[in-house]
Amino acid sequence: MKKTTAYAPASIGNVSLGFDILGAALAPVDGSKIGDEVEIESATGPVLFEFAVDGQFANKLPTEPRENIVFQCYQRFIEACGNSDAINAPIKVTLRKNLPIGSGLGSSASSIVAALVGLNAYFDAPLSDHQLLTLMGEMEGQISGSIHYDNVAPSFLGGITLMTGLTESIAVKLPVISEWYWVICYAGINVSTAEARKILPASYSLQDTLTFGRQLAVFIQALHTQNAKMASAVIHDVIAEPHRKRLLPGFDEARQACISSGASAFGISGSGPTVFAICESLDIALQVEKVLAQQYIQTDKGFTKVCRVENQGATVTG
Ligand SMILES: Nc1ncnc2c1ncn2[C@@H]1O[C@H](COP(=O)(O)OP(=O)(O)O)[C@@H](O)[C@H]1O
Ligand SMILES: N[C@@H](CCOP(=O)(O)O)C(=O)O
Repeated sequence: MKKTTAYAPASIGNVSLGFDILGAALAPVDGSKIGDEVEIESATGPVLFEFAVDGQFANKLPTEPRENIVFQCYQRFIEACGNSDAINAPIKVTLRKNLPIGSGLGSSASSIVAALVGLNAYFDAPLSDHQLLTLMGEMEGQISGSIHYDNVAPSFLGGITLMTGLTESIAVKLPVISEWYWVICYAGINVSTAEARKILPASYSLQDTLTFGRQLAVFIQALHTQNAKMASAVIHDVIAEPHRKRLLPGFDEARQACISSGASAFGISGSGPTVFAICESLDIALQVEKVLAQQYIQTDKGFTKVCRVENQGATVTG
């Protein structure tokens, strides 16, 4: 029996200073995985697509399989392959939903990336990486209301990625500051990305626009010159955080506590409620993790993790 399994890591959209333009893939330092998995195996038919879900957050998914983004990925994958005979074989697809939904950890992106990487590997790579990434952005846009690549690109390619806005080269990988630990804390409540996008203003002041451009340029220069202090000094969100933080109980207090505990930067992961703190040593990261667990988690679904940037991105694991 033919079988393929794909894994796609969670990601931090925006990295605070780069709304829709920067994203970072995550790998917990304890060696565990943080991301969804999709398993594809041959089936006997007569239907072409059988679907099952399991994993910790499976019960939070839409009950109608057609509403699951993985099913929609399959439909678009087949279309993109020109409905060729080579992919008209019955399959059973199982989504292992390990990421909470509406968490700010790129949960839908992780399902999308794992599904498309898995399907492409199972059917012997009919689509190029560029075609896959284009499709991933389209699927993410279907869920959140507008196409943004800052979760799908890092989850697919790994590393810290910069979205170029160019059709031919959608995303590029940036250098990573290797000493940084990224502490994440999911509060255990849900924030819909689509709703969190709707509350943002349609236009911004000249001052905010200049700050946004300057910080992004300085951050990228600092990554290329491995200047950790300069990079963390410009991690401030002038686009989304001022409007979104009211959706996040205890956000300002959590930031204050993390900075007092030695974190170099703090911000919202994606559209929240997850927050992230950048720390320059493991000792600081463990202290910050403790503070976040005590102060920011709201329900028994919440969790913290100390991570590094996942450099590899999505992988075919079996
Ligand atoms: N496989 C899937 N993973 C996550 N969300 C899914 C999936 N399939 C469908 N959905 C729906 O997509 C929406 C995802 O919400 P969103 O706030 O964008 O989550 P996230 O920010 O965690 O990606 C929810 O309405 C959810 O029910
Ligand atoms: N750039 C997007 C990122 C959304 O990330 P998610 O993990 O909350 O889906 C935004 O900020 O809207």
